Amino acid sequence: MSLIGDFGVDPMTPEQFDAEAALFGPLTDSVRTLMEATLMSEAEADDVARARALVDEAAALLNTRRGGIALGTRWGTDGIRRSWGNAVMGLRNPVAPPLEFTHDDDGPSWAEAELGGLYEGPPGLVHGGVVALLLDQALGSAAFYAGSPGMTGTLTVRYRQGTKLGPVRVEAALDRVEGVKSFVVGTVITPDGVCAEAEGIFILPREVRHLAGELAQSFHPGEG
Ligand SMILES: CCCCCCCC(=O)SCCNC(=O)CCNC(=O)[C@H](O)C(C)(C)COP(=O)(O)OP(=O)(O)OC[C@H]1O[C@@H](n2cnc3c(N)ncnc32)[C@H](O)[C@@H]1OP(=O)(O)O
Repeated sequence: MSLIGDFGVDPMTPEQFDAEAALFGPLTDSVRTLMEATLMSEAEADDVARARALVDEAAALLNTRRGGIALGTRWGTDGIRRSWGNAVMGLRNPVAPPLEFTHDDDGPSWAEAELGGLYEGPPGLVHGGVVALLLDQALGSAAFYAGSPGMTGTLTVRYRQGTKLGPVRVEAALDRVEGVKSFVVGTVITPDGVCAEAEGIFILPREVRHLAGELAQSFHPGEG
């Protein structure tokens, strides 16, 4: 698996990205609302059946023209890459909460999100795998922002207390770099305090190590 992906695809201009974001961003938000409604609806059976037919019609409409199985990484003529399919922050991925990271110049980054019932594990709590998912992205992003991009080699999560559904903050920062390995730490915090802590080792795969500098410059905050 390549960290870069999609070589051979023509880079898109910022204007093309803006147009796509304007078209599909609101659709993604609407689908997210639909997913929440699907989970929580107590509508009458007839209304549920009608909603299903409408959803099927919408899916058929969108599928009249479509790509393969995933969006992949899209490069811009500005040298910035966008991963709009990313499961945590992707602009076109309704599964993403989404998390939008802000970061300091030297890497520490943070994001806040409201996690509703779509992310439930134990009753009223965020699924542990989702907590790990958010931390994986946060730590990986912090490594990128710090100029040491890599893939997750190892992620260790300590769950200190249940993470209640609701407002969640994720923070991460680069601890140190040893050769090609970036050691990153992070936390998930709610109004109850720190719920989970993580340590991760992020490694730039050997086949793209020669592109380290280019990759470190290519990350677009908030877009994966
Ligand atoms: C912007 C995006 C942010 C990212 C957030 C999301 C992150 C993700 O989801 S990434 C997807 C999940 N991760 C993966 O799929 C990774 C799969 N694994 C791999 O691709 C490879 O095994 C990879 C890249 C981790 C290492 O392979 P490779 O580049 O061949 O490493 P290699 O040259 O053998 O080893 C380099 C060093 O790393 C160490 N190392 C290798 N694998 C691991 C590991 N899994 N954990 C810890 N250390 C490791 C080696 O011991 C070696 O250490 P040293 O330099 O001290 O001798």
